[in-house]
Amino acid sequence: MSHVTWDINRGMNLPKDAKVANIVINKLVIVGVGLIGGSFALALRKAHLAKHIAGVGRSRQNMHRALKLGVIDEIAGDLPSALKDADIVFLAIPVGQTGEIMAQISPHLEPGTIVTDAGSTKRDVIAAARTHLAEHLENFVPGHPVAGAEQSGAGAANADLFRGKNVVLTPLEETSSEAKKRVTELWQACGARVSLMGAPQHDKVLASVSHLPHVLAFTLMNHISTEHRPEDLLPPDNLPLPNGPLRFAGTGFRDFTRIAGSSPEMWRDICLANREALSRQIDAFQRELADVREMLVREDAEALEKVFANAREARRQWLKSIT
Ligand SMILES: NC(=O)c1ccc[n+]([C@@H]2O[C@H](COP(=O)([O-])OP(=O)(O)OC[C@H]3O[C@@H](n4cnc5c(N)ncnc54)[C@H](O)[C@@H]3O)[C@@H](O)[C@H]2O)c1
Ligand SMILES: O=C(O)C(=O)C[C@]1(C(=O)O)C=C[C@@H](O)C=C1
Repeated sequence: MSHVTWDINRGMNLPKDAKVANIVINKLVIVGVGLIGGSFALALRKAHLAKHIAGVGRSRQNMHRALKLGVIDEIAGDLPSALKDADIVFLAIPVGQTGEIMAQISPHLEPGTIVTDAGSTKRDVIAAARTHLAEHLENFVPGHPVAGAEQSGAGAANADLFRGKNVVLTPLEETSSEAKKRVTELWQACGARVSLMGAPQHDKVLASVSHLPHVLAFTLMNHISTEHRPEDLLPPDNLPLPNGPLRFAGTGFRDFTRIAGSSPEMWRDICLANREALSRQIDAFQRELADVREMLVREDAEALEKVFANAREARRQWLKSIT
C-alpha cells in the first residue's frame, strides 16, 4: 500500500442528523479508559453518537474516576457481559497488552461487533490480531489517532482531543469496507481527519516524527538527571549560590522535554514494538549529531548555520501546512 492511499475525508465530512443517525452506537465498549479511550468516549458522547458506554479497566481507582466524570456509564464486571450486544469495541491499552486482551475478548465477540484500536504502532497490533482475532478480521480496523498529551488516565480525557487532528487507519485485506466506513465516520464525528496507510509505512513514518522525539526527550532528561547528584540538580532556593542546572532551565528546555512527562509503560511498549524502524532513526540521528559535533570542532560556522537554517525552514513549512 502506498503512503496515503486515499483521502477518506474528501466530501465525507459528517453531515447533519440523517447520516449521524446511521452511525449511532447502542453500546460502545472501551478497553483501557485512559487519556485516549476516555477522550474517544467523551467525543462520541458530545456528538450524541454513543448511547451506552461500558468501560473495561485494570485500575479500580481510574475506573471509578471515569464513572464519576461521566466518561463511561458502567464499569463492566466481566468481559462476556461487557461484550454482549456491543457494536464497537475500542482498545486503548498500552500496545504490549494488545495480544492478551484480544485473546480474552475473542471468544465473546458477537458476529457484528467491530473492533478497533488506538495503538501507536500498527505492525505488532496487526500481528496480534492475526493470532488472536483470526475469526474476526473482517470486523477489525486497526487505527491510530495522532493526537495526545503527556498526561495519562481518565482524568486527562478531553472531548476535543482529536479535533482537527490526523487519525491513521491501517486496515487489513480482510477488513470489510463496512467496518472501515463505520470507524472512519466515528473518527470524523470526533472532528478528526482520517487517512489510510499500510502498517509498515505507518510504523516507519511514526518512528521519525513521534517515537524518535520521545526517545530524545526521555534520554535528555535522563542524561541531565544522572549527570548530577540530586542535591546539585535542583538545589533549594535558599542556597547562596544555587547552581543546579535545572534551576536555570527555561522555556526552551520545558518545550523540548514536555513529552518526557509521558507514560513510561506506554513508551516502553511503543519503542519495543517498533524497535527496528526506531533503531534506524536513532542511527541516522546519531550520524547527524556527530556531523554537528565535527562542525563545532572545525569551527565551521557556515556549515553549522546551514544546518540550523535548513531545520528552521523545514519547521516553518510544516507549521504553515498545519495552520
Ligand atoms: N498518549 C498519547 O499521546 C497517545 C496518542 C495516540 C495513541 N496512543 C495509544 O493509545 C493507547 C492508550 O494510551 P493512553 O495515552 O490513553 O494511556 P493511558 O495510560 O492514559 O490509558 C491506558 C489505560 O489502559 C488501562 N490498561 C492497561 N492495561 C490494561 C489491561 N490489560 N486491561 C484493561 N485496561 C488496561 C490502564 O489502567 C489505563 O487506564 C496506547 O496504545 C497508546 O500507544 C497514545
Ligand atoms: O502531544 C503529545 O504529548 C504526544 O506525545 C502525542 C503523540 C505524538 O505526537 O507523538 C504521542 C504518541 C501518539 O501515538 C500520538 C501522538
